[in-house]
Amino acid sequence: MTAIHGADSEVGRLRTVMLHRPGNELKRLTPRNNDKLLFDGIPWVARAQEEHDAFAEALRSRDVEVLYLTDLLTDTFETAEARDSAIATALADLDLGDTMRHYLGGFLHDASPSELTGYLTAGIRNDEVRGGFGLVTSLMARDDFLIDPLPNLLFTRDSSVWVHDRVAITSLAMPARKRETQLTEIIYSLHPRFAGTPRIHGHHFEHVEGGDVLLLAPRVIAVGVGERTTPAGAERLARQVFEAKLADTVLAVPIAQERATMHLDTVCTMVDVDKIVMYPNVADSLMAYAVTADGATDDGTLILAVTPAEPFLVAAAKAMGIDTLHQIDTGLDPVTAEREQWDDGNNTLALAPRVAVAYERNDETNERLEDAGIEVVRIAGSELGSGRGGPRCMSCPVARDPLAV
Ligand SMILES: NC(=[NH2+])NCCC[C@H](N)C(=O)O
Repeated sequence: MTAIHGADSEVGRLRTVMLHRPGNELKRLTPRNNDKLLFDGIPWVARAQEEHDAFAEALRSRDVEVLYLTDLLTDTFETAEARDSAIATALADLDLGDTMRHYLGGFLHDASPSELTGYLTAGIRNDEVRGGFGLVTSLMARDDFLIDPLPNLLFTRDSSVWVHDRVAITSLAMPARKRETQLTEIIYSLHPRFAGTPRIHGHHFEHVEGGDVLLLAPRVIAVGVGERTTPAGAERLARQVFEAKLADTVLAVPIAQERATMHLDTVCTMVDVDKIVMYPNVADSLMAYAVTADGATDDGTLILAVTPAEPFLVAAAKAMGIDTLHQIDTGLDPVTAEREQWDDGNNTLALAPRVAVAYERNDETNERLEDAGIEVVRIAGSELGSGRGGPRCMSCPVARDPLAV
């Protein structure tokens, strides 16, 4: 059976989503490594799992099929090809040295599919394999990781993103997250469910993270350019979506290179075909460069036309062919807005037009959404939020009903 996958908007009825239930990788966080691993605190893991289970249940109760990244990975590890490839990429790190690489290779090859998934997500610490394995293990600190843990795997929106019927394996900018796409690459290449799925982008390309990619309308894509997605990444994505005829306009949207606005979806997300929840403190200054395809050179390279920057909401409405893209503000005043933006008040996951999942803590933003006619499905996120990501970051929509008719 071939499943139909893909998404042409952020709001079409959600059918299938990929999540990652937080696991042992979160138990690797300590006060000494949490900054480097991009967490703002040390989450209480059991509670984070409960919150995540409730999130998944809220989705299932609305007939959304929930796929777990680790289940898909474990399925693919039933084949030797997938195991060999995952082990080889995980061990390519030059810090390991041949002796340790050889030892770990044997150890991982002996592991069962689910154990292998565990090692590749939670990582392996030096002191977990100590004892006679050579110079590297003797000289490295006990708490150094031979294979890094991936606590940000939770944010499945960043490591892959669907654009129409194609999946993009992204190219993650932060060292702590690079290995995540080794896993999404394996799933989309080798899991039977995804066999033959056409692809764009890839982890060897310029940096693009899924949290920066906003499918504003079936033929209009906004791409945040800031701490994660680079200008060259946005250009690469534009070329690919034009070549594959997936969009007519790509809006490149510069965002401040700061932690609070690491991705475009920390500032705004779509909640209806013409409504966007947006951080008001940046709304007026957010600009967009509209990129379109303008013929090709003799050797077939697309020529990209770029308009001068315009206010984002104006450029977006124009590209979407609507009069106004209505803005719903985060918070009631600038201070609440700043607090609720930080707590991912803008980071909603639409289940259908005018139905969105949001963190319950952001009272004022949620009220404003409801005043604007949006049904808010509230979830708890006290622990999940410590990684600075909300419902949208924690979900990769794999299938949505198309908006285009
Ligand atoms: N799409 C998003 N906003 N993702 C949030 C990712 C949070 C993660 N801790 C990071 O810093 O990368």
